[in-house]
Amino acid sequence: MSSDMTLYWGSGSIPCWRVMICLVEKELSDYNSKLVSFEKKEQKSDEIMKINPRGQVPAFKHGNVVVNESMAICLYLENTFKNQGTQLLPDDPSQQALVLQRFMETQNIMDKAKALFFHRFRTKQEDWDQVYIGEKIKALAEELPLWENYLSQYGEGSFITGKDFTLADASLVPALAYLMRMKLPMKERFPCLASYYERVSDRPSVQSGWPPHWKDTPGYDYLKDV
Ligand SMILES: N[C@@H](CCC(=O)N[C@@H](CS)C(=O)NCC(=O)O)C(=O)O
Repeated sequence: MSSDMTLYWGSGSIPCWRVMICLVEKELSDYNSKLVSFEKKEQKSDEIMKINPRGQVPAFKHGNVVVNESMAICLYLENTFKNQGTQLLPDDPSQQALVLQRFMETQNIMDKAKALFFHRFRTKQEDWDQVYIGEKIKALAEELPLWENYLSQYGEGSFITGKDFTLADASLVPALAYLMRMKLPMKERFPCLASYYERVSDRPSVQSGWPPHWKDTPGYDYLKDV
């Protein structure tokens, strides 16, 4: 039962999206969904500050249980509803270690992409620091081949840790969507990632969390040279 769950989320937030994917995968789709406006700074409202004193989303409540860090929420959902919906964390210790490793490792993609995005987005174009931008593009250009290589070990139709969709995929797909929104030439540069992305992004859980404002806005060409 998920009617006693509330998720505060923001459009375009990758941490929120990974939680939304897990909620749907765990058959908990009828949670109370509260979309907050970053423009209006609603994440700093009393209602959210009471739950998450950082004034950030995701902010998540299940009955009296509060968990806010997105990866902690995903793990909480999997542990609490282990036998419901998609099993997102395998029982086998070595496979579990791999899933946890890849799940946490997706943060590397986001840290590098966000550094670039926020510098360009928040700075006037005439003040862009081209050295900094060059370093961040290089960092991403070095990060993504690792993921291309992880995927290339498995056959067509696989997920990031093998034959099953797991926590690692719930975190990787939104990160790739973020790169695509910044016009990464994924198909040309990373063919395994591109075919994975095309397939997995059609999954209903992924579609359910697609940032509403992305559907009618074009994105940014910040990664076209990676
Ligand atoms: N480590 C946190 C990051 C949360 C986070 O950075 N949330 C952003 C949206 S992606 C936010 O609420 N930003 C608004 C703010 O900081 O005021 C998680 O994974 O849940």
